Amino acid sequence: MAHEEKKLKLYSYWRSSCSCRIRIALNLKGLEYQYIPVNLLKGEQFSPEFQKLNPIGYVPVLVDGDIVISDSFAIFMYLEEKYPQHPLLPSDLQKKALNFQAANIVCSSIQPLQNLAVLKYIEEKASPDEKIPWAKRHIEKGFEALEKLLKDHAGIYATGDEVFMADLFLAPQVHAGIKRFNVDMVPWQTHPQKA
Ligand SMILES: N[C@@H](CCC(=O)N[C@@H](CS)C(=O)NCC(=O)O)C(=O)O
Repeated sequence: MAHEEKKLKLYSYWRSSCSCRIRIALNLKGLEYQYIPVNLLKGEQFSPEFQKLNPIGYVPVLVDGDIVISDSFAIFMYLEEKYPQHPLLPSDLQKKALNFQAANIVCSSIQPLQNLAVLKYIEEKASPDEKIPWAKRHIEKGFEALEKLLKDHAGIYATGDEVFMADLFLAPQVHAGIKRFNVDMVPWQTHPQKA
């Protein structure tokens, strides 16, 4: 077991919300892993060595022995199947679909619009002043939708009283929204009101 766990390597950046989803999953599943930092601000994601692992040049990347997987959604699904301890998907089909939907709102409809590469582009092509309003606008739109989606299902956590996939995607996005983009999360209170 210990031998199997040690072969896991995670290429990650401390501030990356996508990597954070996977760090939470690995920790909840009790899996030891080697943390390999990729400094996105120094452009280490563009190095030929890293791009061999993930040609699009994004973290996270998980290496499990001979298997290399990038993209947090794919990594999450892989971990869930290979390491079933502490399941992070509910068995109830509707609740499972809700978890996929909430996770996908974060990873397809929020995070890509506030990713470093997009913000750099806006800074260069529009103006540095447009960066934060752009990110806030898309984060807020996503959370408006998440609030409506989850309000009748949330318990202590997003889809009930257990931590599931949705929470792993939501928590780092909430953190990024507040800390990096100054988003006011107060309007979206589904979880704290029920806790
Ligand atoms: N869909 C991918 C997105 C990965 C992604 O956007 N990662 C960001 C950090 S959260 C990144 O590496 N950005 C580097 C860049 O924009 O150059 C996933 O969920 O893993």
